[in-house]
Amino acid sequence: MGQLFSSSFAHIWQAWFGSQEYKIVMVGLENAGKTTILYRLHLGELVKTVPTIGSNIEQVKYENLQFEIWDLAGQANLRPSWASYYANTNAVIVVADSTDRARTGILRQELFTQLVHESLTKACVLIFANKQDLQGAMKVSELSEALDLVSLTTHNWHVQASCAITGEGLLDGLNWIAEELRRKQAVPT
Ligand SMILES: Nc1nc2c(ncn2[C@@H]2O[C@H](COP(=O)(O)OP(=O)(O)OP(=O)(O)O)[C@@H](O)[C@H]2O)c(=O)[nH]1
Ligand SMILES: [Mg+2]
Repeated sequence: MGQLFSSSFAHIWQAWFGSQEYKIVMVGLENAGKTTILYRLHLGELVKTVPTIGSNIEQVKYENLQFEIWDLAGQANLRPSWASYYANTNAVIVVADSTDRARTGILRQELFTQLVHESLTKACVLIFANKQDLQGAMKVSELSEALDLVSLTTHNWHVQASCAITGEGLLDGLNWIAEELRRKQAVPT
């Protein structure tokens, strides 16, 4: 009875105050804009970044959801460490530099390799087609094709155009993740 009461109370508390936290890992090749996105979302402003070594972690509140976002290092020699961050991940954000056509093959390979990790099997996948402000940036359709996303049938995914410099598209991306979490786990609105 006591346990039933406390679990009901926890549910009501969560419904009212949205205290539950969700873990997001953010990956992608170096220079894609991951750290810029993290601090745009966390601080609401543009920060000057240096290449990440290891990780940055910040809290981001979106509506009644609390996200813990892990921004991982994209350089090739640091990518093998990504898997050590995957435990209990609810959503993956993949950041693509939409001007970097030459390396979409590498990004596709990384994406498909990472998603077979057992800790990511239930995660939804948001892909930011970042740097849309730059001339010649691939649009969502071109990037989706280059990444062969039609073959990605194991996860729910969505591609969102973004510009981390202005913040455009970032909240739309978080909104998609929030909707996915609510749909899957009946998170209260
Ligand atoms: N024009 C433009 N530049 C961007 C955008 N997003 C990030 N940048 C720039 O791209 C460069 C790299 O950004 P970072 O956020 O450090 O990239 P990262 O993905 O964290 O790179 P690693 O830490 O090495 O994995 C910086 O000079 C950013 O200002 C964008 O949407 N448009
Ligand atoms: Mg970084």
